[in-house]
Amino acid sequence: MSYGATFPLWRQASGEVWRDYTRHAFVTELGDGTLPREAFLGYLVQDYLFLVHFARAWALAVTKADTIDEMRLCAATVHALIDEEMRLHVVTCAEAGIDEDMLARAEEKTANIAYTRYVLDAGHAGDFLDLLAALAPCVLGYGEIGARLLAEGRAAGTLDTNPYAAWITTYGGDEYQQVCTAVGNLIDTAVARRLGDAPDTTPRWTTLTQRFATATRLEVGFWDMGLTG
Ligand SMILES: Cc1ncc(C[n+]2csc(CCO)c2C)c(N)n1
Repeated sequence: MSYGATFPLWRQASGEVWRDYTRHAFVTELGDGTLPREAFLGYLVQDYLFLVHFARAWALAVTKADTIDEMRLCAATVHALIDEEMRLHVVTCAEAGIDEDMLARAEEKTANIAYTRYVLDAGHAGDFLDLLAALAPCVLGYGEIGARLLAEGRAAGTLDTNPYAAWITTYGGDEYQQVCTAVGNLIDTAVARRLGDAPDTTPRWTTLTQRFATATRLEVGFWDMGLTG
């Protein structure tokens, strides 16, 4: 999955850490269905809080945008996060006896605080591109992971019996893959508009790749937290 031209360059520049993120043990156990239920629920509770702050970060992107098209996609993402993605968390947790009030009052763990506040700070201290570079690993990494787990699950015929099939089909499915294509395109267009057609030769490029790599490292920390509680 390439999701445009910029993402593969940022992913490549981030080195080993991209593999640590997308091939993490948490991901492998989601894919083969062996992840303990308790670990998954603990992850979902933290991820609910994560999404609250991610919605704030995309709302910040609306204010940092330069064009109506940029604003439109960022505003639509705020809406999708609050009204669609968080619903998966609310419904799954409700089935396990955790209601939305409990989710909202759960204590944020440090790996979660570190990640979301890093992304928000990238946006506050920097511009639209800094914010997109910090947001990209989250959006496109889940797209890459979901697509791979879905293809592997289909090939092995294990999706029907995998308790995490809903998670895999949500991120691997066409609807979310189209979101990733749109975000990849947003990044390419925003980069070309601000840095021209040879962006990797500009002084900004190093900072942007560093932001992408740091956010990826914080994703690894999020999975670690999911396994260790
Ligand atoms: C730790 C963590 N990282 C990434 C995602 C995935 N994600 C976050 S926001 C969003 C939609 C934005 O377009 C998606 C797919 C997650 N849920 N939790």
